[in-house]
Amino acid sequence: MSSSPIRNLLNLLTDSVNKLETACNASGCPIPDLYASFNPASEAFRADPIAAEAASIICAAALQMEAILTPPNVSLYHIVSGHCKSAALRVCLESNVTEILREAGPGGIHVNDIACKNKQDPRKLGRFIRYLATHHIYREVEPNVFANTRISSMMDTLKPSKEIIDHPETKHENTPGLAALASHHLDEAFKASAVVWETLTDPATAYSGDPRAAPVSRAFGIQDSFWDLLGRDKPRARRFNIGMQGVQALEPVDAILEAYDWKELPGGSVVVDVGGGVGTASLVLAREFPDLEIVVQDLPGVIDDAKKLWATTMPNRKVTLEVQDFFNPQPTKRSVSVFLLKQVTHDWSDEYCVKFLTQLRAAAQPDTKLIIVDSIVPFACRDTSGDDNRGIPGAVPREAPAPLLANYGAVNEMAYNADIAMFLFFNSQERNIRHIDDLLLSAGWNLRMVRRQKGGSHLHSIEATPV
Ligand SMILES: C[S@@+](CC[C@H](N)C(=O)[O-])C[C@H]1O[C@@H](n2cnc3c(N)ncnc32)[C@H](O)[C@@H]1O
Repeated sequence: MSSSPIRNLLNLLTDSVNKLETACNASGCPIPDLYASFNPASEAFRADPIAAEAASIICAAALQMEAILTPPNVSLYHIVSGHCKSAALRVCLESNVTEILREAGPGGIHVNDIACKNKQDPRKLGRFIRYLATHHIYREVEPNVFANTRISSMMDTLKPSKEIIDHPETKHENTPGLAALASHHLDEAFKASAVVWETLTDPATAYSGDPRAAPVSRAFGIQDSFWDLLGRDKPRARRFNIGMQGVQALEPVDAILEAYDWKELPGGSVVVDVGGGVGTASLVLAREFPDLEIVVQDLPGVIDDAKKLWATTMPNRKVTLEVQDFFNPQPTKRSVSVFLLKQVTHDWSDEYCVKFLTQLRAAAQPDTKLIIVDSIVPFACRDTSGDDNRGIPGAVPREAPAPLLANYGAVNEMAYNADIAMFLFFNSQERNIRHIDDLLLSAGWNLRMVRRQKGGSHLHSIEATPV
């Protein structure tokens, strides 16, 4: 008798559980407890690549088994009802349920008492919390008594519930930032999602790459872009910035060091950090490579902030902090070794990316390198020739073993979430490797190499040279 698909998945599960337990026993790192609050130690096991891979395979296999065995109408409605889950989570996040549950401890607290604190109707609030408990976000310890899980604890601002209930306007100040990020997505992204189809079918926006044609502009009834909206709406801008800092904090600070073989550059080589913000990545390079000549370019207000930051962080380091719109020609008479574009291309649709990549190409010498640091969205199928068999190092990502989806399925969902979010906010996107290859070529750059970040970072480095 040939083994069934679920038996194959079970074998993968068994094999990977064995590997994970062995790795955790050896490292002394515990396997996470769903009912304990998140803390960095509960994720430490993932630092071991064998344990991290085993965990990914277990999740992918369990999800695939669920897809096979759940009645298909129920599976379909897991997705159809995405808005219900987002709405439920928004209710709980904005009414500070997680902080109230943290104060109650693992034994939980009755919904009437939660509602008393956050001034909600307990008959409504309990239904939202239970819905989320059905997805392990919270836990119903006994009827109508709820506690946190390691998932809900990610929304914890770590502040006293009374303080944030009384002062919602400062809830996210001085917090890790993930609650701010989720609050921003459950508000602006959620509303923009509701008009995606209308955006795709309106002739005025259907084929546009203009940031002002993004769904968020339609949802908020504005004629300009999301950046303009944030310029007028200070509370939303503040929440957005805190959320973005939270995302940055999840990335290893020194990841930029892995993005290129910086030490191969001779002293005095010029590295231009294009759209470099305040120079977060350049600060790391400046510290590690004192002989590199660093130029950070951005728009005027950002460069003002960069000057303050560099004056306090690295007062003695020579650096050029330069106002430069990347859609304009680069200053002439500068021989650039590396143009760095970190998390810039994903902000723009192809037609805009081609414009600034072409400007950089025009300013490049034959040996100039272009380094793009961004997400690379994997295909959901196997793709052994992602580089058209040109043998480009790193072009083909590591794929999950069959019969799993090559991209490890929903356990790897964040890149796809980010891709859709980029569309909702900026009419832009995260790209797959073939798309990046084509985009580079259309602006006069040849893809040479992909450096894939280790340790679960979603940011990879793409090296290109002039055609
Ligand atoms: C997502 S941030 C990335 C910042 C930085 N590279 C990093 O990784 O921290 C994108 C940056 O592009 C800058 N930017 C947007 N439009 C620009 C333009 N036309 N010229 C130069 N910089 C621009 C923004 O001000 C912002 O700092």
